[in-house]
Amino acid sequence: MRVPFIKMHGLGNDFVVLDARDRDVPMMTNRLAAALADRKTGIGCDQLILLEPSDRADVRMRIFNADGSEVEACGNATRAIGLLLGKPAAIETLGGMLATNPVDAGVAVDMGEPRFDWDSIPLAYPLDTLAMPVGWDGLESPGAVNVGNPHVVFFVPDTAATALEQLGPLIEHDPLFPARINVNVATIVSRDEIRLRVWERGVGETRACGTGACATAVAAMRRGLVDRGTVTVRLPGGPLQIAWGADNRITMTGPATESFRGTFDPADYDA
Ligand SMILES: N[C@@H](CCC[C@H](N)C(=O)O)C(=O)O
Repeated sequence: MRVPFIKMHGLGNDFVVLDARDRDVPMMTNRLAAALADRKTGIGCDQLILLEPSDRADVRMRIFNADGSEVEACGNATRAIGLLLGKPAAIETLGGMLATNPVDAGVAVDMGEPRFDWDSIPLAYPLDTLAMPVGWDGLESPGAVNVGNPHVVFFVPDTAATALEQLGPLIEHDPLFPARINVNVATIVSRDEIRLRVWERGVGETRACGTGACATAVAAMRRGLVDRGTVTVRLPGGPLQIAWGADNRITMTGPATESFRGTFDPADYDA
């Protein structure tokens, strides 16, 4: 049997989407997800997205990183699935219930409320997540935020000058972060603009990370580095608008793109 897939991306953060809402797809394992995500021997993507029926929402979205790990949230993929659904929709994820809405600029997503308690990041021990007294080779005093998934945010003078390829994996796997962590390095451009690079847990550096943009905007607002309200977060793949409202909810707005559709034979993946 050949299995249909849809290749999509949000600002260059790319996905293979399998739709199991009304057809059979192979049982997803961490090994199969990693094999499909492999850019040399599989279809290739940053995240494998599996859509399943939900009795609480329009769809249930499961998210697997390129290393095969199943995770709670993916902002860019949420916009992509919002585009696919083509109407206001509720999406059930491991990180919580999300709401998508098609708009002129692409798709707006209600990403829910950020969490700052040390044990909901999670951290291995209590620290003030506004600015944690820790550092790795010049990257110091990060904030930590959970926006469905865990993020650490460093504010640096110049994101381009940060050795993210060396420090990203080191910080991702540091024992301070028992669930590993997504690593954001951000430069404040103005009171409403931030430049951002993200080392994603289970993937590496990506062209864009929606949850990273949300976590960074909130961490910067919390520290008073930008104005509370709406900011533009510029990633290597392009900009996202992030708003943190008086109701404590985060809204992310930006584009999503369908690239192509294809099929694969599960027999080619002995995973
Ligand atoms: N690309 C995503 C985040 C995907 C999950 C992340 N790597 C994790 O492990 O939590 C986004 O756009 O948010």
